[in-house]
Amino acid sequence: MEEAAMEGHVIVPLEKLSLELNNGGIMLNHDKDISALQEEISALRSRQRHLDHRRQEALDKLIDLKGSIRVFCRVRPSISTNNFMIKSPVTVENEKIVVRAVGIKKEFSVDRVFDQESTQEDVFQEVKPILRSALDGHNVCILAYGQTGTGKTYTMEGNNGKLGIVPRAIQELFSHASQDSSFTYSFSISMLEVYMGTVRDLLTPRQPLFRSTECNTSSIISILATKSGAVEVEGLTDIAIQDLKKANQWYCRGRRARSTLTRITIKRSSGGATEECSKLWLVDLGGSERLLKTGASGLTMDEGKAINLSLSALGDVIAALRRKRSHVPYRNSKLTQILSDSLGDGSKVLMVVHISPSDDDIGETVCSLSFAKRARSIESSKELSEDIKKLKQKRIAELDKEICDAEQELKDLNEQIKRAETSLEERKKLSSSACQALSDEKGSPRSTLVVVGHIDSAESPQATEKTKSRASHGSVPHFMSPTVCSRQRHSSASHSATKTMLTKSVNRYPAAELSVNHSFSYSSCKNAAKARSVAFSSSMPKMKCLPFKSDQINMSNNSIDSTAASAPRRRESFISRPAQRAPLHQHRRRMSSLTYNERAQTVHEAYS
Ligand SMILES: Nc1ncnc2c1ncn2[C@@H]1O[C@H](COP(=O)(O)OP(=O)(O)OP(=O)(O)O)[C@@H](O)[C@H]1O
Repeated sequence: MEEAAMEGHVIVPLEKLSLELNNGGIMLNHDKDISALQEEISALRSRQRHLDHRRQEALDKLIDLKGSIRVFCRVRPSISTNNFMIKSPVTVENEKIVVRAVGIKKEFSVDRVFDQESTQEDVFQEVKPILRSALDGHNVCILAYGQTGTGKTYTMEGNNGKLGIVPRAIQELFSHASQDSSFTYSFSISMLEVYMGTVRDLLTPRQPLFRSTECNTSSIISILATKSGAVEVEGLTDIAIQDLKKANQWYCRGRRARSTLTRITIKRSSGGATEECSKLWLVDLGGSERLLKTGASGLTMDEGKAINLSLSALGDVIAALRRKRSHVPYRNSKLTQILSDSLGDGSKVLMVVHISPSDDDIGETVCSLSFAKRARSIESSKELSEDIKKLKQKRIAELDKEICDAEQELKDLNEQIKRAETSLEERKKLSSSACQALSDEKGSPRSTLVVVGHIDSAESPQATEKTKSRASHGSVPHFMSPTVCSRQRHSSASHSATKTMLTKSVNRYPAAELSVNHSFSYSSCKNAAKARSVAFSSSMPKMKCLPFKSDQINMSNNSIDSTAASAPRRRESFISRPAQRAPLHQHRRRMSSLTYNERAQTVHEAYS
């Protein structure tokens, strides 16, 4: 090998590549690996689709069992410093809210209660499954309801680094999209406010901050219902959000209004399948307090009336949906019109009713809890027996586990797919860089790729005799002697320069590997392959080369006999005489047009 290197050749030991006869040529094993990897990826993807379908079914069952309209209640911590010793009239007992006033005790049931100690994370954990539903293609609506100052904005937006539902939801969407390799997701954001019966676009450029009846005409938009029942808010700015940072920037920009409706449109597609589109509405409703109590007048009074009107329309719609009424009064307010395709059939609704623990707010607290009771009146009026409740809980736990297991398995599958895809990419790059290098070689008269096979002495008697005698005489065969050309070049080039050049040459074949104990001999001189050398060409769709030796070709399975690798071998370098060399293209054409037997015979003759 050293000798060959001194001669201007680089012998690259290529240990792992196996060659196979294929369509009259030899296929590098990379091609074989590529198709095996592609098959593996497609099998993993199919398993992923199947599993994701099962997970979705389990999630739908779970949400149906829990109720597609769910009502939670969150109690704000006491913020008064004076009455910390005074017992709050609001307590949480057995997942029920109990309100006590002089001589009165009222109990309210909801789907989940968050007491004063509950954290933003506790709330978000309950919200997560419904977000998954939005990613699966369902329209989802999460609403924060309650008296002013009870924590609606805190729950939805958060403050002081304690992120609320909206920023966490956005984060969750992007995180899921980056992990789920079976679908491609895209998100866009719109934000609006329903103010005094008109819809205002909160993301219009240079939208002024106003709270008067004057309205920027560009922000007055209309609501249209499409034939399919989908709702379009005509002219509403919809911004594509590519990443979490951009999403948060737009959200921060739009959340200037007191009651904000944030819409995130989710589009997902897989392969050639049609794109699915769903909406996630995150709504911070206006304060629900009674106007008489606030003593409002003038514009504030009008604003309050408008808010109350839309909240009562929302209550009517939710109650009608809960009772499965044939008529749902969506048209009674702009708010319910906008949300109509995200409150009804196939949608998931979550309402978080906020209450104050303060004695002063007891009247408003009872009103808010009555609203919650009305929204879930079907279930609260139909008390389930203990046995049924237990069965329901058991089924919910089973479905939870099923979803959890499927998600874990999907995560593992995703990892496997990513690994396989990385390998595939590497193999493809390898193949194309080898092809490119070979193509360069073909185009350059000064550099010809010569692949030298190891001649197995046991398999080639003639060759054995020749090599034995050469070895015993310590001389090289005539065709291995340097030509005049190469001698001139070598005398003029320094050894270090040659080394640099060779290093570069090797780098151009970063992972070229040959098995069956073959090696590449890369020659930079004009001399090229002799007939018995194996020439590669990248101009063919698959890398093809001529066979090595007739007796190395296993005629029964059309592959090079790789068992020869275990036999003792010697390595030879060849520099062919230009006069004896057939041009590569002629050589290839002639050989590839022969049958295997003829090819084998030709090679055999070349050696003899
Ligand atoms: N669960 C909570 N934990 C800690 N602080 C809270 C919580 N809920 C509300 N607060 C605090 O109470 C105050 C009022 O909350 P917030 O502004 O969210 O009420 P709101 O219902 O949105 O009022 P408005 O109707 O005026 O928008 C804020 O200072 C907020 O940080």
